[in-house]
Amino acid sequence: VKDGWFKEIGTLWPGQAMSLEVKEILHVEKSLFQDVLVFQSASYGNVLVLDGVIQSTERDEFSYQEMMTHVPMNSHPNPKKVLVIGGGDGGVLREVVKHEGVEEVTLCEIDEAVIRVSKKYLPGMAAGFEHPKVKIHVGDGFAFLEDKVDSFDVIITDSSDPVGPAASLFQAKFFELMKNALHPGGIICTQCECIWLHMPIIKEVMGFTRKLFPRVEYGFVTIPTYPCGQIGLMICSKDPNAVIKEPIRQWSKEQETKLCRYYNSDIHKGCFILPQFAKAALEAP
Ligand SMILES: NCCCN[C@H]1CC[C@H](N)CC1
Repeated sequence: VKDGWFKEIGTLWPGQAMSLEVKEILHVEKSLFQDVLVFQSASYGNVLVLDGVIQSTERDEFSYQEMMTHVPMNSHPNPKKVLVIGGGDGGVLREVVKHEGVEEVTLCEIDEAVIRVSKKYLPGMAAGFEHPKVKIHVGDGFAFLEDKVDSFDVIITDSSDPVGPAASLFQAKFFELMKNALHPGGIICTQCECIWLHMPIIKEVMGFTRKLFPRVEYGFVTIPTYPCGQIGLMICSKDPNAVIKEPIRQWSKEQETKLCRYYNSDIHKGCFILPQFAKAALEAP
């Protein structure tokens, strides 16, 4: 932080840096896995930063957390057992438990510091931890999945970027583990980077997921504080007849308004409509 501004300089977005004005630095820590910073920003509420990369801000986190959750959940006929890999700020958990039919959601986060810091400084997201249906496991998602077979209806990998602790979560092996851990008809949703910055990563993930799953779709959400204001979701289903591009379950209009500020059944469909350059790049074999 310099002259009262935080600048998000990163190797995955060369030559650009999102900046946020800092009102007060709330927490600085070197955890077992990464540098943890929380500051109160001038215009985006409290901000969680890991290894210099913005993870969540109070003002706009809802867009990403809602889409990462409700696009896969409303693409599954009856999700009961849900797993979240990463997601230590609690935002995805908060969204998962909005689905009445869910019986149990397990969160596997590698760094306990993220959970601890979220509870203290991001209460709006950490609210997700309090729910009776929630089970917390602190550990590496890779190791957690090694012995899980036919266990979950939906797996959401709410990860940071493929640099640092989350690098292994972008490899084919991890997607094989998620596939084995799914029940028949199961669906996964992973954070899959930005069409303006990371087409090579997206293409690579698309390449091996298409070999592993009969149905694969890439959608995106707009979120001001992520690089280029846009982040992607890779949605894969073991069901060859899965629709994905339209919700097969949806709340009533009034429920939608009550439960969500970004997601609705129209934006569920809209998120898969890609600009020409991305469509062409992802359709090319
Ligand atoms: N719940 C926190 C989500 C973290 N998602 C990522 C954070 C870093 C960004 N460059 C990409 C999304």
